[in-house]
Amino acid sequence: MTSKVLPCVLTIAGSDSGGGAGIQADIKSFQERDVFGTSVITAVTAQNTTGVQGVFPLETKAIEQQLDSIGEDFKISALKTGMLFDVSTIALVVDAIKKFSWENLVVDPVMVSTTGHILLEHEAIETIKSQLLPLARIVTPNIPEAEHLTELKIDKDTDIIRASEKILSMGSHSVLIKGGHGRSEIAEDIYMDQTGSLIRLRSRRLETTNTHGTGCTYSAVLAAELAKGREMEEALMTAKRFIQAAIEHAIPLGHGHGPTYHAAYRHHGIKEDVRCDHETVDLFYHGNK
Ligand SMILES: Nc1ncnc2c1ncn2[C@@H]1O[C@H](COP(=O)(O)OP(=O)(O)O)[C@@H](O)[C@H]1O
Ligand SMILES: Cc1ncc(COP(=O)(O)O)c(N)n1
Repeated sequence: MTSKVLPCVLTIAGSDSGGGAGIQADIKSFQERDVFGTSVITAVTAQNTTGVQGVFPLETKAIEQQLDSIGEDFKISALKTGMLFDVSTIALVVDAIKKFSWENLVVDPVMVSTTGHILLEHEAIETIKSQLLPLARIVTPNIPEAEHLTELKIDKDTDIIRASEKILSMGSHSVLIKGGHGRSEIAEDIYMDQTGSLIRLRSRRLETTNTHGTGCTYSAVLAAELAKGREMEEALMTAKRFIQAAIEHAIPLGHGHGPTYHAAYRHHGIKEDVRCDHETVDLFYHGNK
């Protein structure tokens, strides 16, 4: 029997009892992408497809010990953060990332659930900006999250570019602003990095309400691909294809916003491929250029 060495990936996020988002979505996605998933749970949510019925943050000691248990034993090749809930949790996570020299950090700045429940206390937004983003290889806000991070109103394409530049100025190596919340026929995600390289990832917008956990799933696949040593562009394309298939083949479960189907890409692939267009932007701020 040959033994296979899988890269280890860590998710630091909240538990979703409904299984569509949070830790549960991340572990399913890691498994689908053939990496070994580990987890640090920051909070337990009582949640289903209709909403979040309760949020129970874990005590500091419980989070700190989970971080140490992972850091002292595993070689983590990439990690992602999701629901961090408050300032003290972010501080613990930042300390652990530095202490264990974890690289390939994907920050999904989860703030509010699709169903409108607060998953990050307001004052913690500043801590994410000042403490966590400087450590990130990529940060993946949706449009409302990008607005909170930048305090800019995002309506048009040029607003997305401005917001991306502002987020890059906070120290993240790159940013992907996701277009799931738009209304156009194309679901377009825009990637930008410190060199001014811009990539538009485009897929057909699918008519559905089963989008619970899309952002969690997307960032988990990104982390998995980076753990395997894939270049950023390839990792982004895989994540976009994976989420397109997962939404397209979502299984209607529950009475509200249903979850996506994490095994869909493996079983079905995707019908139409994702488009990927490149541009270069002259960054108006002079970050790490
Ligand atoms: N209806 C949809 N059709 C196709 N792609 C979608 C749809 N909704 C979301 N996506 C894609 O899912 C990913 C997650 O985006 P988004 O829903 O904006 O994140 P979040 O879950 O953080 O709000 C992005 O790649 C986005 O383009
Ligand atoms: C524990 C947890 N983490 C993240 C989300 C965001 O997912 P969504 O935006 O699809 O509600 C969530 N609802 N619950």
